[in-house]
Amino acid sequence: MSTQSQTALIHRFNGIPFTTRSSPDLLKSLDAFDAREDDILLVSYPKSGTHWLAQIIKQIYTPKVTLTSPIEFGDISKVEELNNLSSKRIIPTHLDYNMLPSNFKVKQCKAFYIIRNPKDTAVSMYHYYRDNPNLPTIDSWTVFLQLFLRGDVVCGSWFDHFLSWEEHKNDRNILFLFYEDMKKDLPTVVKKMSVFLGVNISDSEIKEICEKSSFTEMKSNVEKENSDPNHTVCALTSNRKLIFRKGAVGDWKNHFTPKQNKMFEEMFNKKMKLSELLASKQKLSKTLMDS
Ligand SMILES: Nc1ncnc2c1ncn2[C@@H]1O[C@H](COP(=O)(O)OS(=O)(=O)O)[C@@H](OP(=O)(O)O)[C@H]1O
Repeated sequence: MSTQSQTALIHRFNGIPFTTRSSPDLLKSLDAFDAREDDILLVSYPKSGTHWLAQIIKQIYTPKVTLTSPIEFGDISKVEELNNLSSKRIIPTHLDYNMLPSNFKVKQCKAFYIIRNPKDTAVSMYHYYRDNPNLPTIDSWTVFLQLFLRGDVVCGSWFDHFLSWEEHKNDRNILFLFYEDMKKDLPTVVKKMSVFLGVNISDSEIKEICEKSSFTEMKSNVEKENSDPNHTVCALTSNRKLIFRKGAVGDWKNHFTPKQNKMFEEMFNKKMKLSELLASKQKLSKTLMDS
């Protein structure tokens, strides 16, 4: 990554790298954000399946909801813009738990946290960096992986992000979802989501939601959505075409060398030792080993 491009496109807030799409003034003001009790948060580390989840949530609700761009993207006027929305708000965010505006915590807003095998997340993010002019230039996969493991990428360390949210895994208002489970059995995950949201949906509605949320369907709709001015995006670029790359489980195997895999797993095991919530750790380890 060249120092010059990194300086131009990235700034740090609380030690975490953000793109210039997140203004320091906005990030500074976030903690005072006026959350509403019926806000729904869609939380993820980048490249974990945020758009997929958003597509499903929008369909679960039949009354009007507004999917906003991430709460941390924009300038200070973003707060006002969100305050002025009269409809129910679905708010995506890549913020870690510590940076989440405290009013969401006080009001115990419902939140989904989607997690994906971090090796696949790293590969997805690498391609996103490589093809996205709004992000610093990356010289190679090897260089990117080092940055990823150091947490020197947008939104910081995958491990810190995950661990900050994992502590709250058993909170009543937070539902953890695995990308890999969605790939394996989407109808069951959609059902679980609807129960969590308190929305009744029939089996045929679930089937329709799954069809409309398939990777192929979402990828082919991307052109149409790009031209819709009311369609807000939750990505680090407004070019949605870059989002729908492969949508696969296990693509990491096409990128990691055995040495890189060993290094990654050592780091994973070391960091996860810090976590006390074993159930989630075991599930994640299984995801890592199986996919
Ligand atoms: N419907 C569906 N099914 C399966 N996979 C899907 C789907 N929609 C998006 N994706 C994949 O999710 C990856 C993008 O993650 P995010 O949406 O979190 O990206 S972002 O951080 O908001 O930019 C990105 O992963 P990769 O393909 O591995 O790069 C997308 O392809």
